[in-house]
Amino acid sequence: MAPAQDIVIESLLKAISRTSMLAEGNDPELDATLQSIRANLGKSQEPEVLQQTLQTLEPLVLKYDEERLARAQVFRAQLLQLIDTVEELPSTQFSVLLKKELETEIRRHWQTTSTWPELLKKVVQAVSETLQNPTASPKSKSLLGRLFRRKSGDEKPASSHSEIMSHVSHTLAALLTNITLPDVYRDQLLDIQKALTGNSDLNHLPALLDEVINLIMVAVGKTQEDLTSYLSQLNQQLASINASILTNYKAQKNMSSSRKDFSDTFKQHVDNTQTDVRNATDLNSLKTLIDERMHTITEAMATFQDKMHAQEKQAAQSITQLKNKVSRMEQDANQLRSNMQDKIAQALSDALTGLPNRAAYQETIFPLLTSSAQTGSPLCIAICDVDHFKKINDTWGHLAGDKVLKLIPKQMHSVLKKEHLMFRYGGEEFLIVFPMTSLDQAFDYCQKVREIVAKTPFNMSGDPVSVTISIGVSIFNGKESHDELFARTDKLLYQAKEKGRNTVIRDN
Ligand SMILES: Nc1nc2c(ncn2[C@@H]2O[C@H](COP(=O)(O)OP(=O)(O)OP(=O)(O)O)[C@@H](O)[C@H]2O)c(=O)[nH]1
Repeated sequence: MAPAQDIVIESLLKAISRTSMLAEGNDPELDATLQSIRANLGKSQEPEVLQQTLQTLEPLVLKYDEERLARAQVFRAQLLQLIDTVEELPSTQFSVLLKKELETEIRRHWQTTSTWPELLKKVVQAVSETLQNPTASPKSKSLLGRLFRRKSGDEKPASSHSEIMSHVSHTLAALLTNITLPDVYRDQLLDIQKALTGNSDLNHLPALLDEVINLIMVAVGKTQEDLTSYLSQLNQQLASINASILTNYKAQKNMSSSRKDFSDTFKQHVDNTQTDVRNATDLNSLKTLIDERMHTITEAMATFQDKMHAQEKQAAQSITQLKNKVSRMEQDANQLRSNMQDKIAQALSDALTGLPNRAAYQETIFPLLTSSAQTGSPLCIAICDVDHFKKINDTWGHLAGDKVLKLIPKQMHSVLKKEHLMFRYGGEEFLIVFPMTSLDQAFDYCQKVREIVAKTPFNMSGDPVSVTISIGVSIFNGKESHDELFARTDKLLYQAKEKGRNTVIRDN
């Protein structure tokens, strides 16, 4: 094989091996296959190995596609059901336009998992708004409407907002059973499902919805869509690369058989000439004979050279194509890597405040606890909760509440150091992690945080309003679990609330 082709195949194998690592960590069966593919590629550079790679990947890609479709179908059905549930409520009704718009959006996007969070947000927001603005007179359902409800069974229409809220919450909880999440999110998932199934208050919905969307983004960001399209792309690229390699092999084979044909013909001509020379009787006929033979040999050589040129040109072209394919494959893999990074970053940040969210906290705290337990370096956490936040919402509205939630962390940041990590843990709850910080120091910082928030005048419809926070702060004892540390800190926060709020309580 030509050295240029060797180099291309070697870099191709490297590219396959490197890019296949991207797909790992999503499914044990797929992981095992990818590992064995890499092991095989390391051992051999034969085109047959590439073919086997294709054959192994293909059913997995198909399986992923089927699973993704089934999940998307459940998702679509649940969203449509949510709309139906609201429609069945006697005193609420979507505007015809809004309902149509939502259904069109669902129809357009249900198969694209990356749009799920946005889709879910739209539907649930529309549901919340519709619930908050009941129609004056109870509506009567048309016969067609009753006949063609999407829901099966003979459920009674929901009779109150709390009942409908519990429908909405149950639908969200059911959605969560439909996503696959890494193990570290298990507790969070259970917490949210529990909170959802016990929720009948519309005001709790935005916070719960945020958490559901975050989890869906974690699930969607890490898996399915990108991975599936990446795998099918990889599959196609491998197939076309494989075809190029086989063409190259054929061209190589043709070249060597052409060479052999030529040398056989050449040898035959020389043999014939020798025999004829030996048998020649006079000089003139010998001259004519040699002229003829030389002519034949020159023609054969010209034909051979033309053939070789054509084959070399073809081989060079197919090597260039191969190089282009490999570099395209690398570009695709880089694109996928950066898409995945974007999605993960998106999934780890809170949309309202831009702070890292609860999922990000989970990813951060566990390694810090392990390292603190190993090195003995002090680690503190603080739970900060806005005081009487419900009253702020009730008095000035949710939008004003949102403004407060955005401004508070900005003020908090202004007195913290950059190594202190802040998260929006839930609705009006913020967490601060203090790595390599003693409890005394962490307590001092918490006091500064509390003071700066209390001093900030929050502008509510033109009036300055004071908002305060309460904080519980404690130090990791090196042995306890995260949940124990968290529960202990939460208790301190509770004591701060009990003491009259705008207070920091620390471990003894
Ligand atoms: N505006 C707004 N409100 C939110 C958000 N997340 C949660 N909430 C609201 O925050 C309020 C929290 O209320 P509670 O848990 O009763 O506590 P509180 O009123 O702050 O009272 P204390 O904590 O006891 O001082 C609820 O009314 C939630 O609806 C959000 O993202 N935006």
